[in-house]
Amino acid sequence: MNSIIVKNVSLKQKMFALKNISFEVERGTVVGVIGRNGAGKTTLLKCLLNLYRDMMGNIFLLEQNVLTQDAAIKEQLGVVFDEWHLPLSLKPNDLNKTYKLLFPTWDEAYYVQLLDELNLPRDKKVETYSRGMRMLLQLVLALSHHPKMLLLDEPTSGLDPVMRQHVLQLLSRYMEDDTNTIFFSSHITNDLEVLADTVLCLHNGAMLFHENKDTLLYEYVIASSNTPIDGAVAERETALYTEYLVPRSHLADTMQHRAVTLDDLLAFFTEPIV
Ligand SMILES: Nc1ncnc2c1ncn2[C@@H]1O[C@H](COP(=O)(O)OP(=O)(O)OP(=O)(O)O)[C@@H](O)[C@H]1O
Repeated sequence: MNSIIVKNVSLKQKMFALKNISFEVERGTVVGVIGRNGAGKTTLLKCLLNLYRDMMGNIFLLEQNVLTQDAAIKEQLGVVFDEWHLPLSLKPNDLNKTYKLLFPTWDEAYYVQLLDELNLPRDKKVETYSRGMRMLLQLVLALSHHPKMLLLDEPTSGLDPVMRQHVLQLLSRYMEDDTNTIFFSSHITNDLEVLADTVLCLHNGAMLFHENKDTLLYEYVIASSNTPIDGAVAERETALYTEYLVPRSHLADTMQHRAVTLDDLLAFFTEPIV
C-alpha cells in the first residue's frame, strides 16, 4: 500500500519551478531526498503539506487527498522544518499544553520521556536552546502524537555526531511500526545510507530518479582510468585521472574501481559532464 502518491506535481514560482514530479512511496518505508542547494527539496516537502495555492497535480498522503482532506491528514503527520518556526519565548512545558489541544493523540508521558532522553530542559525558553537543541525539540514535538508519517527537512543538520546517532536511533525506533513512513531530506547522505529504503533525487526542480537505495548502490561502481570506459554513464575529472560512473554489468575484471556512494551519484548526475 502506498502512503505517498505524487502525480504530475508542478509549481511555478517567480525564480523557480517544480517540474512535473511523480512518485509513490510504500507504507513502512523511508524515502531519503537528495539534491544540491536550491534543487527544490523544501519546496516539494511544502507541496506535500499543501502550502501552495497554485500547485498543479495531485498528492495523496495516507490515502487522502491533501487538497480536500488537509486537516485530517495533518493530525497524522509529524513535521520538522530546517528552521525553528514557533515563538522563541515558549518553553517545552508551554508547547506541551498547546500540542495537547492540537492533537487528540498527544502523548504527554512520551513527550517528557523523549525530552529527558535528549537532555532538553522542559522549563527553559527555546531562545536559550542551541540550533541543534531546537532541531531535537522539533523532532520530539513531531513524534509525541504518534504520527503515521514524518516529513523531515534536514532533521540532522546542526547536530553533533552523538546527537545525530540519537536522532537516527529515534527514527529507527519509529520505523519499528511497519505502518509508519518517513520522507526525509538531507545533505548528510551518510544518514540516508543508514536509514533510507529509497532515494529520490531532485535537480533544478525536476526529479532525476526515485530508486531503491540498495539497488542504486549496487548497480553502479566508480572506475578510474586515463582512457574512456565503454558503457560509462557519466564522468568527472579529478586532479589525477578521470572517474567514470559505470553500471556493474559493464565492469571488466581488470578495471580499478570502488563502491559508489550517494554523494557520488549526486555529483555525477548533477554536475555538467566534462
Ligand atoms: N522564500 C523564498 N522566496 C523566493 N524564492 C525562494 C524562497 N525559498 C526558496 N526559494 C527558491 O526556490 C528554490 C528551491 O528552494 P528549496 O528551498 O526548495 O531548495 P532546497 O533543495 O531545499 O535547498 P537547500 O538544500 O539549500 O535547503 C531555490 O532556487 C530558492 O532560490
